[in-house]
Amino acid sequence: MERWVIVNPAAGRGKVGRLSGAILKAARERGAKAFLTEGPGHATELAQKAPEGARVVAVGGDGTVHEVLRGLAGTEKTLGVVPIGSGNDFARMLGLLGLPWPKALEHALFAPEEAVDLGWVNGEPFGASLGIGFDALVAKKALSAPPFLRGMPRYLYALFGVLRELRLPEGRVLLDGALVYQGPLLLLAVMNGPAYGGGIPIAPMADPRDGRLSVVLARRFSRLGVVLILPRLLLGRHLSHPEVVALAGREVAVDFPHPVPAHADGELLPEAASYRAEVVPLGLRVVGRRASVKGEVPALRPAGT
Ligand SMILES: Nc1ncnc2c1ncn2[C@@H]1O[C@H](COP(=O)(O)OP(=O)(O)OP(=O)(O)O)[C@@H](O)[C@H]1O
Repeated sequence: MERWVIVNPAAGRGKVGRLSGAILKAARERGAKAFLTEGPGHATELAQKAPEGARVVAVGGDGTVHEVLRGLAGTEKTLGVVPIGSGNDFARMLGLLGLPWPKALEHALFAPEEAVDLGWVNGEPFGASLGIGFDALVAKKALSAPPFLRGMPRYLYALFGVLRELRLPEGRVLLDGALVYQGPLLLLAVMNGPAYGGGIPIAPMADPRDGRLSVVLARRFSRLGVVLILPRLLLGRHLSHPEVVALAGREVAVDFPHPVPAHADGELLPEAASYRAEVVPLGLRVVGRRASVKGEVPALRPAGT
């Protein structure tokens, strides 16, 4: 089996860049082909070039994982992850957080594979999350924040910028073909894993192996209502709010009167007025923590095996 390691030096606010020499070396010593990405989109091209049946390891955050996923979804290739990004929700979903990178690399290269559900939206795959509406608007706004703002201040700048101009679009939501909501819609989260945005537990009940997408609707919210629910959201206690509805199904469709931003695994999608999402049960081969003995990382293997 061929093993490819794709390293995004821009991930983790420069951390991956600082480690990249050591990561490429370690990967090559273990018989893998290792590559540094040269810019956005490159990881997808590389993953597409990996031969059928290969194991392709993404080194970075959710953006890197998403780009690699775009290159291998729907094939017989297996996705591994070494999570060193600022958002690692896909790795969190697979139980992969907390390993130092050499162990995470060892695991991604040699641990047994397993399968998780794979999401698709408007022809684009997603591994952990799809967010439509408010959270994507905040992500979009953050792109235009002044460059000196980083991390949390950048996020708060974007959050309050979006809140100031908040106008809820009318959404029409269908789940497995049945109309489940029509009215003002703050956001729609369509989740394979429990968290997005770097650990925000928007769908604590989501299970990436149940063959279904977990759907959270935040319906009619005022500006103050948004501010008040944020602490509850961070604790995963928002589902009891009367304007929050949790559902699950295999196909989700939402229509708006005008284009509304959306993100897949934190990466902004082409803006659309209609989104159609579906799940392929156990449609993605991954290297998670389930198939290996709990808490154990397989021993080092000699290069070339
Ligand atoms: N060589 C490169 N130079 C600059 N950007 C790159 C390069 N290779 C990939 N990228 C881009 O880096 C972005 C961030 O990657 P990723 O999300 O994995 O890291 P992160 O630390 O979690 O970042 P962020 O918090 O910005 O999402 C991706 O959207 C990807 O397109």
